[in-house]
Amino acid sequence: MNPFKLARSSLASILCRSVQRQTTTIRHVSDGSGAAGTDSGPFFDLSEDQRNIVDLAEKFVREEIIPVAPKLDKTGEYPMDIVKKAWELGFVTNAIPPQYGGMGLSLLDHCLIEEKIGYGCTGIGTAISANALGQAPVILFGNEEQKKEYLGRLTAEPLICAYAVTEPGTGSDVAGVKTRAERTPDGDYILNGNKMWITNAGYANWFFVLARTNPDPKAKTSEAFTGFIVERDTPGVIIGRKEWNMGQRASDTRGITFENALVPKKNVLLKEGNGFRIAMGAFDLTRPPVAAGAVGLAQRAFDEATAYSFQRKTFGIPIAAHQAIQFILADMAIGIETSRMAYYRAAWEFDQGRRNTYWASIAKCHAGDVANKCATDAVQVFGGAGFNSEFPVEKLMRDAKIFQIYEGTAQIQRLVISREHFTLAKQKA
Ligand SMILES: CCCCCCCC(=O)SCCNC(=O)CCNC(=O)[C@H](O)C(C)(C)COP(=O)(O)OP(=O)(O)OC[C@H]1O[C@@H](n2cnc3c(N)ncnc32)[C@H](O)[C@@H]1OP(=O)(O)O
Repeated sequence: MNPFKLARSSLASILCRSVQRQTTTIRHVSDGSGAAGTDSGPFFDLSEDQRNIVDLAEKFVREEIIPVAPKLDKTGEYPMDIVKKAWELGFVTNAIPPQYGGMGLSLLDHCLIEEKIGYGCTGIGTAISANALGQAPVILFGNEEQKKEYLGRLTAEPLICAYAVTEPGTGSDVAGVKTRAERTPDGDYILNGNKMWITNAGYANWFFVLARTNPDPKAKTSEAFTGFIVERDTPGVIIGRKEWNMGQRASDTRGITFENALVPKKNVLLKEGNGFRIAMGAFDLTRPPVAAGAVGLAQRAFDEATAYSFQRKTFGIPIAAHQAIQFILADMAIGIETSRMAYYRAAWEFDQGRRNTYWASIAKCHAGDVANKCATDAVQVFGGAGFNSEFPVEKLMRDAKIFQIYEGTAQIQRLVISREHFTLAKQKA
């Protein structure tokens, strides 16, 4: 039997026990089963189920990702076999509710897996995890029929989906999206326009697409756009070439052109005009796992730098004995521990059913910055060897950069945080 099929059933049994426990009692500090306390306030132990999930992810990363990551970084080959194995384990369908065949994990559980995958390789990680971004609009805003069809498809077999919002001239300013959707007399829509930097575009079976449906430039942003599910094989959907990026090269980034692509009205999410809210709302579910992936990369940089500091000698002693190196490592530790706490909080807020926009941006912003600092510092600890591609940290530095760009730049996160802060401050005043 395929060992990953076995593993998947073991993940399912982990979840089964978890669901049983959660239906009988809210996780309490006293029984040692919760990731975050209830009556007694915060605590930071993982439950037994969560430790099992983490062990499973760690094993997968150690056996399947770490050995091939340097090669895929060089070739840019899409890791379809690994994505399929991740799917077998349930790692690609974490967030999909069980009634549509998914794992139905809490967001915190999902993040714990993402951190481990990020430790192995964030390029392969993005190929796996960008699925969660494509799925999020349907999970959060899809109707029953859409969920059954499009989430069900992803759980029935290892198919990929993608989130197509960004355009050649529109990255941070989503309200600037130019792709337009015009309604036909039958109520269906004709899509025209160009998307750019779409992760997994070359392999997706379907896309979440944001398009402008109200041509009036004065229309309110919250009413001017519509979210669609677009099938890959729709005539007029043209997928561009794979882009060769600085890092995360095993992931797949492409442009998409829509030329009179007909989208049936049943594939409108919520209703016409709700697209901006859907596109933004998805990030509440996906920025915490992106933060977790960044923490995984930072932890890897830390571990590589620590190991090297024991081995490498200068002035007759291991460099770990020099305070200059100790302080670099201490700063890395501070960043990693605080960004891990930040994604725990962001995910936990979501799992409590509360709006977590503020926390998700804090986590994503901090973890992205920390990943970059840690990767750069790891190169510094390695010195000349760190600058060389035969050693592991040069790749980490290239892979880290996109964490300050995708799913909202570091500046956009600060914008979101300050806006959320002012909204709350005004409510309190
Ligand atoms: C593993 C990882 C794989 C990752 C793959 C990579 C994929 C990607 O990178 S995806 C693309 C990432 N892009 C981004 O993150 C875009 C960043 N930009 C943004 O988030 C927005 O454009 C942002 C925040 C700047 C919006 O600013 P702005 O244009 O000023 O809009 P804003 O005024 O805030 O909101 C417009 C309306 O939407 C509403 N709105 C905004 N956010 C939300 C929300 N979260 N929920 C509901 N409504 C919302 C507002 O209330 C407002 O309503 P109204 O029009 O009635 O006043």
